[in-house]
Amino acid sequence: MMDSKYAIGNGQNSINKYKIKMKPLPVIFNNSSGPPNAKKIKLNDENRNSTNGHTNNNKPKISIQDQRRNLPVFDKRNKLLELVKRHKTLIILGETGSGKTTQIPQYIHSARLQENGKIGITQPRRVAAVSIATRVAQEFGHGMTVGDTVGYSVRFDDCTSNKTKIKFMTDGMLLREAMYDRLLMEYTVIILDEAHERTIHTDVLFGIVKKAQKTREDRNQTPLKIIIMSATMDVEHFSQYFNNCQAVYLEGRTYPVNINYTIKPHDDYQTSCVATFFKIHREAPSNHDVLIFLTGQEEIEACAQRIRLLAKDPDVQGPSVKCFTLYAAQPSAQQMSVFQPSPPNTRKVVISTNIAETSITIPGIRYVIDSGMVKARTFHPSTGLELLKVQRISHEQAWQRAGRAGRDSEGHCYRIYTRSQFELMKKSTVPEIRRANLLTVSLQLLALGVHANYFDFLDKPPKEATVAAFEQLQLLGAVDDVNSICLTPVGRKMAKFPLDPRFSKIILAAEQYGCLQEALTVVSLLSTESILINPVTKQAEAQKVRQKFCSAYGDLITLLNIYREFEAVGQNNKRIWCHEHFINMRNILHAREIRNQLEQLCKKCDMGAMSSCGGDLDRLRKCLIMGMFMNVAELVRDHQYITLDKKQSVQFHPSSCLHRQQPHLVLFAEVVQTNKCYLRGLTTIEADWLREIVPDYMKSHSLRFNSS
Ligand SMILES: Nc1ncnc2c1ncn2[C@@H]1O[C@H](COP(=O)(O)OP(=O)(O)OP(=O)(O)O)[C@@H](O)[C@H]1O
Repeated sequence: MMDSKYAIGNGQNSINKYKIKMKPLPVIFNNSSGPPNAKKIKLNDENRNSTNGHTNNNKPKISIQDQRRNLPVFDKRNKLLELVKRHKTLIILGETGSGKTTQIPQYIHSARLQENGKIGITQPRRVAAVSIATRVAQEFGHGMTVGDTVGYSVRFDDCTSNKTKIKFMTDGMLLREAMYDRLLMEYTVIILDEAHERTIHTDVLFGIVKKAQKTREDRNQTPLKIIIMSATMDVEHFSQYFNNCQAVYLEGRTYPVNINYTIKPHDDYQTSCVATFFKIHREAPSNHDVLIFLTGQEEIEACAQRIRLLAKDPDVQGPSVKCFTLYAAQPSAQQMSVFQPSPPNTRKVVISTNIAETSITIPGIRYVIDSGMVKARTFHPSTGLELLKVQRISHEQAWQRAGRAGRDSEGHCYRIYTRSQFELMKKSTVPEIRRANLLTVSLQLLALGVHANYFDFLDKPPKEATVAAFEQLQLLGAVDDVNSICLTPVGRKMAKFPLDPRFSKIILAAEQYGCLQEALTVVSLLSTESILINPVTKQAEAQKVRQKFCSAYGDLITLLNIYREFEAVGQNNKRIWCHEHFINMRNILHAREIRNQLEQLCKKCDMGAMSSCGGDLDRLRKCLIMGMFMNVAELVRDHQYITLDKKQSVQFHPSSCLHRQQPHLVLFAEVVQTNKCYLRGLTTIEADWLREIVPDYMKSHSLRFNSS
């Protein structure tokens, strides 16, 4: 039945010499071998000799059901189902693209192993949950649409019905569900997919589902099956945590991916990505699409603009180019547009952050260009700052990125780094729980009745990060003291909002300050990607036309002014108004959607009337202090500020509308680190307000200059 020994899989990729010559920036690549194989227990094919799930790379278009049958997991379906039946917890490893995510939930469903419950499958990201649910609904056939048997649930968007049996969701959503039902009784099978990503939510979910399974067993309630899946994970570590549970390796590869490294290091990885794209563009057939991994919105938009411009150059050979961007804070509809097939004789290029790194299949992608970089958020308890920093990816991430090619045919991955640079990268990414601010998760755990110090984590978070989180929760009034295992009534309300607790506190405080409408607007705008468009070539024009919205009170009030004006413009004129004012219409509409949902939550929390402060913006600025008083910076000398909380030296970000001014005190929404620490999302405040609103905090955090 099952091989008991550990086997080395066959993940090597074919080796062909491939060189890129490109002027003026030549990026030259070397070929290399594929990923190292983790220790895995092998599950053999039932009735096929091929090690590749596919038989023909140049096949004509085949039906969706044939595509399913050709996947490597297909042959192992019966053995797999037997294992799922036999074990209450199972770890499943299988190569990227082998069919774990799309097929296994369907196998379980058709064998009715979920009985009267649901199958819940978590994904670290919204785009994956939505796109996979759409694909699986399509695979079900019979005109099934998402929301019937197959549905999804992501923050601010629930597409399920009482018919839904297979529910894809973000890990954050399952965690929110656990707050209402700790035993997750709705589900009989929970699949935690992409376990190697180790997002903070997945790490917490490991503990939640383990506890729910045990409690249900102790109480003789309907059992809960847990399945952990990934292509690249530390099986032993996970197995030990889940009481030495069974692990299985689904042998069988998808299409090969040729890996190419640069011969020399390339510091300007953005330019190298563009150069590599045009090299591919010149030579590859037009239906071979390209996926480029970069680090963040600005970089991605700049790269997209360069590609769009260069593609129009009459000297550039190749088909026409359709360029898509993909990053976390885009509205769902915009994200989903990358899944559309490109028109004939057009090459699709998708430029994405690491949100396209795991789980998803973008049809048509044959080439991946991997910059080797990622923007990661790291919290430093000693400085109290959470910094976004561009850094090198890990081996696991590099293999996942390569795995986005070779999903519907053979693929190629161009790594914009050398083989030796690759060797120096970390094997795996540090779990988010070990580097993140634990404020939100500590609040969520308390809502589940557990103190973060006593939670059964797969890897414990650093002690100082938990201490910092509880100090902040106490300052926000969510707990009475740092050892509390229960929330105050305010804390319980804060936990109901799917937001950073500081933002939830602002919304709750808005009732008292009579500015709920404005607080909801500001928090919604902070919860989506920037609504401002600043094209490289038209920056001055954009700033000039938006000048009328600029407020001496800072960026958040400026955003509020823009939103108010947007709402005042007639429905038919909104698009043109956005265009004229360099406002991203999709993002502002997304903010409006979030705002509506938050308004519903306020009603559920019996928060009373939707008060407005009108022109009295002091009320709103005071209200912002209620949630953000730990984010105060004070002017020390010429344009130099220090944070009040941990005395860090900081400056205003050049994009801030206050960056030429020097108010005494500001609240900031975010810190970005490049060569210096920059503050973004500023609001001016008065010293007296701080003393009046947070007197206890101000006793231990005195201002250098006491003027107001
Ligand atoms: N949206 C889609 N359009 C076309 N084909 C798809 C789509 N989604 C999945 N597929 C096909 O199904 C295969 C299996 O995808 P699936 O996501 O189940 O693999 P996986 O093993 O979970 O991969 P990973 O470890 O990368 O998440 C893909 O390789 C691709 O051939």
